[in-house]
Amino acid sequence: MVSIDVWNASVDFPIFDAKSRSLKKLALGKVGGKIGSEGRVPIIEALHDITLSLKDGDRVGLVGHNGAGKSTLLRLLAGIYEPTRGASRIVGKVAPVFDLGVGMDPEISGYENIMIRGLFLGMTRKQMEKRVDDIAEFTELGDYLQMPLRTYSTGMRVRLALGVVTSINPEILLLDEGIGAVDAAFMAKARDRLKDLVARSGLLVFANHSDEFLAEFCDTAIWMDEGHVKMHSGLREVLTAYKGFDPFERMHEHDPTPVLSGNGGE
Ligand SMILES: Nc1ncnc2c1ncn2[C@@H]1O[C@H](COP(=O)(O)OP(=O)(O)OP(=O)(O)O)[C@@H](O)[C@H]1O
Repeated sequence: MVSIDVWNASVDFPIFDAKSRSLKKLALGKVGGKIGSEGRVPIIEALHDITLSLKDGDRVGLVGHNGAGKSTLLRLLAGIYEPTRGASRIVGKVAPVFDLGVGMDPEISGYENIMIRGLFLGMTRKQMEKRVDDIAEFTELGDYLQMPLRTYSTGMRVRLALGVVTSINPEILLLDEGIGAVDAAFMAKARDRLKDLVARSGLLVFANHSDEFLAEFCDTAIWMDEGHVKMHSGLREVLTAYKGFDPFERMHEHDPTPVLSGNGGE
């Protein structure tokens, strides 16, 4: 059984190359975690006193303004960051999908990159060998798969990366926004694969600014605000409180706007 528990966890980033004296103005800014400058080294408090208990079957959306702590929380849940204070326990294999380009090598072929990226996401070589034809077909990259990745356009790279990501069997799937720009027809195809991926994942946490996307994949949500969990409840309740209106009322039930790019929203 997979689960993630976090108890009173905080994550601080000490900034060794910033000047404390010039920080007063920044502290009044609207985005980002609190900047403390009491000591000699300024500290950004990205997460503050987080307590969470997530279990198998949870489908959690993560919302909040820029700098609210969503990506930092995902990294804490992935075990990439240790809490500066407090504790965390992760049971299960984590597939962190934060940046589609991570684990890709520009000098090797598309085929080789499929293998490498799959291994990075926790699959075995045997499992990837079984999937490689299906991924190749999905990407529609044809002979380009024999070419080094550096010859690909941005959209072609995204196709490859999405093909691999949506082929894995994750116990814990952590998705950050910014899945990227692909053309409309491919987007629809990727959406179906993403749906299947989420359905076979044990536990999902998904940071995204698109209500339609969140509604499609999540049933609960966490609202992050200045490094705190401001609300953790049903998706509709959280989105309504966060936005100040009920976005579900405006949503077309049968024709959700496909938004795969994470840069919209705010
Ligand atoms: N590596 C780092 N070093 C220093 N500060 C960081 C680092 N990563 C994040 N922060 C700070 O932590 C706070 C939370 O950032 P985080 O990236 O988690 O926010 P976010 O909610 O994901 O934002 P966005 O929606 O803009 O992606 C911000 O104040 C940011 O400046």
